[in-house]
Amino acid sequence: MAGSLPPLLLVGCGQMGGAMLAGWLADGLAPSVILDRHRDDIPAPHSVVRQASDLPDDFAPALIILATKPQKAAEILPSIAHFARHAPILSVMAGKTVGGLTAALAEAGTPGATVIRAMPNTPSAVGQGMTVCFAPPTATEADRALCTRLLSAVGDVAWVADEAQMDAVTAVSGSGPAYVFLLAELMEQAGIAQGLPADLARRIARRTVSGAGALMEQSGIDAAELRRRVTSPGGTTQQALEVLMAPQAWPATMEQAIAAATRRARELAS
Ligand SMILES: NC(=O)C1=CN([C@@H]2O[C@H](COP(=O)(O)OP(=O)(O)OC[C@H]3O[C@@H](n4cnc5c(N)ncnc54)[C@H](O)[C@@H]3O)[C@@H](O)[C@H]2O)C=CC1
Ligand SMILES: O=C(O)[C@@H]1CCC=N1
Repeated sequence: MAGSLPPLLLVGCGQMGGAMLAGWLADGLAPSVILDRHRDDIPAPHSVVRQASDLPDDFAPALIILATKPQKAAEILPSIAHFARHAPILSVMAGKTVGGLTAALAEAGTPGATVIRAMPNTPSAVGQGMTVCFAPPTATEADRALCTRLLSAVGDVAWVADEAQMDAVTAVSGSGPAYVFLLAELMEQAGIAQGLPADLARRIARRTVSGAGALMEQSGIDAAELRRRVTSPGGTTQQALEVLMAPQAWPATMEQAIAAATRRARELAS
């Protein structure tokens, strides 16, 4: 439905901003402005500007989405701070805290701005995203409802009451698609190592990952139970799982990987 989502100022339209924008465009977005140095393929009625000074003075977005790298926050915030007088900011930047962003906006001349955090993921591009949000007590119900409305247009939305949990969320669902893509890559390579032609190995690895995801989603059955249903006693899967589920194999590796990503999210705060 055209124009069912409110007008936005999207600051940074790379992998993540672009994924969300693709989902929003499919859902119908009121005329919005994208601030990005490198995008020029934004369809009308939306527009793109290269720098904040090119933003139309009379543009009144309902929400400002911050989707540049966390390392760019200090550079970009002063240039868009005045828009935050009239609209809440939704930051998808890993690690950056509500307190830190609010303080930076205050320093740039906009005290008391409303900042909400979200951690989306790139399947948002096809309406299959998972976004977890945190809002400080100063955000209104209307602010939260606006974020939920926008993010639920590109997938599932959850809220946490404890901002510290956003770092582990980042490690699990923000970065998570990369782990799943790696799984597809490794299954493909292992299939080739067992003598399969490359194109067949690629096709069956990709379809297995996406098909298993779809089955899990549509059935609602626990992942562990779905795994058991594939595993015949004394069969092939059991042999593979004895390798993968050895304590020092995937259980330990995944825990270490998620812990490393969580740590990095914490570091990105400063
Ligand atoms: N890539 C992902 O899967 C996810 C990323 N995020 C977060 O999203 C944010 C963006 O990450 P990516 O999209 O991966 O990065 P990216 O590098 O693909 O996109 C950043 C965009 O910002 C633009 N940009 C940078 N500085 C600018 C400036 N001064 N003025 C205008 N435009 C500027 C760049 O041209 C680029 O298109 C990060 O903070 C990251 O933590 C969150 C969840 C998942
Ligand atoms: O790798 C990163 O830092 C970002 C945050 C989550 C996914 N990509």
